[in-house]
Amino acid sequence: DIFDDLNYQKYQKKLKPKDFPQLKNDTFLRAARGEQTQHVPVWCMRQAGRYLPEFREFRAGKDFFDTCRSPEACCELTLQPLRRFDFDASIIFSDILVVPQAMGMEVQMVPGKGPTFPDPLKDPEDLQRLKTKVDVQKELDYVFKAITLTRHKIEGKVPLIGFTGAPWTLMSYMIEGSGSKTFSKVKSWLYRYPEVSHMLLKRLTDVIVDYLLGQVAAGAQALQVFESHAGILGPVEFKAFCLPYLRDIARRVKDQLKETGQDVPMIVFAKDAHYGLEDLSQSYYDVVSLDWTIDPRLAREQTGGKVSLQGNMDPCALYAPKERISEIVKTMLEGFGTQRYIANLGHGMYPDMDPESVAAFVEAVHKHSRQMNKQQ
Ligand SMILES: Cc1c2[nH]c(c1CCC(=O)O)Cc1[nH]c(c(CCC(=O)O)c1C)Cc1[nH]c(c(CCC(=O)O)c1C)Cc1[nH]c(c(C)c1CCC(=O)O)C2
Repeated sequence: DIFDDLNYQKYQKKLKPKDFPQLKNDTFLRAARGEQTQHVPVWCMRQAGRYLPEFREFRAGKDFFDTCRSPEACCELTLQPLRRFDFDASIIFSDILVVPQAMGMEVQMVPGKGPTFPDPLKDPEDLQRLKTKVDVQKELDYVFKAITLTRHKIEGKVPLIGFTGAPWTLMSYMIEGSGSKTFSKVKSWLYRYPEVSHMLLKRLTDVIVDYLLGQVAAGAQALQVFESHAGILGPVEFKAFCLPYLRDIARRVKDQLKETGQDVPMIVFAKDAHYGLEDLSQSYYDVVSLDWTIDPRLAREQTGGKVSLQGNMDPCALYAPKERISEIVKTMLEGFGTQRYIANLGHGMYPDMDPESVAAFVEAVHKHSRQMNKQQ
């Protein structure tokens, strides 16, 4: 249906971040802000992905980052899971690696291998290869257009989440050049060149702040910061190289938004950073998102009611039969409670998962949380 409006004037209108349709389901935003909800809102990280046959069909034969650069394609891929499932939020289809691209690095998505930098940063001198001044508005304009178009086309069904990779996670890709088992290349920078590492993290932070503010201006109604590689650091390095930048991002984005009277909930997902939960709950974020290795009750204790929590079902629980998924969800809800809570997986979906299981997960969250709220 999206191609109906490729009628030029209508299309131009939908690229303007104003006159957005009225939001009909604010459950996700309410839970993020710590307000009462009738049911627990739910969405899935990587809800737009290869586990959906319509996603595979749409993506077939197209380059991944070409897809990311097409606002129409991003819009379509963001909407696909909403047509199937009763999710309470959507997340814009894009990738965290568009930020290193905007800073001047080349990134390819190699099928079967994942993201690959042909020319990663090897020595401190390589920082000179990065643009000194990044015009985020220009370089990432295609993401902003995708957000605006999608916000119109969601028709207020659910809120639209924008996102970014966090500085440490992006730095690790820029130096490793791809995923890694040991992350020894990027970790060696922290121990050999701590000052240069901080310079790079600071430059990434500056770009990320502009990027997130641009996403809000374009129509994003919440923001998630993915620190997917937090867990490869120990607590000391986490406190030195992750936490200050995560805090700086939230504080600067929130301060800027406040000046124009806006308040957009911010979520931080620092995967496997157990030791960081208490600090993260005092870092200007509204929501701390958890991976599946953390006990819900322990997470509540460590974050002490200062934030809402999001997560954290083991994605592999989606391989269980439906009845079992329902039980696992019930136990998870009992652990977190039904307020100040957004149900999600502890990380993204995998391509071989069954869409029916996602439907069972979403239904179970809604059903059990409504029942539990009635009993209270
Ligand atoms: C580390 C990371 C990346 N990208 C992202 C992260 C942080 C989240 C996490 O920890 O998983 C973030 C991301 N990437 C994608 C989204 C879209 C929104 C959503 O969650 O639905 C989001 C939020 C689309 C995507 N990004 C990617 C896909 C799959 C590839 C495809 O569609 O062809 C999707 C749907 C590719 C990608 N991009 C990246 C990886 C590791 C991969 C997988 C490569 C592979 O499996 O071959 C980098």
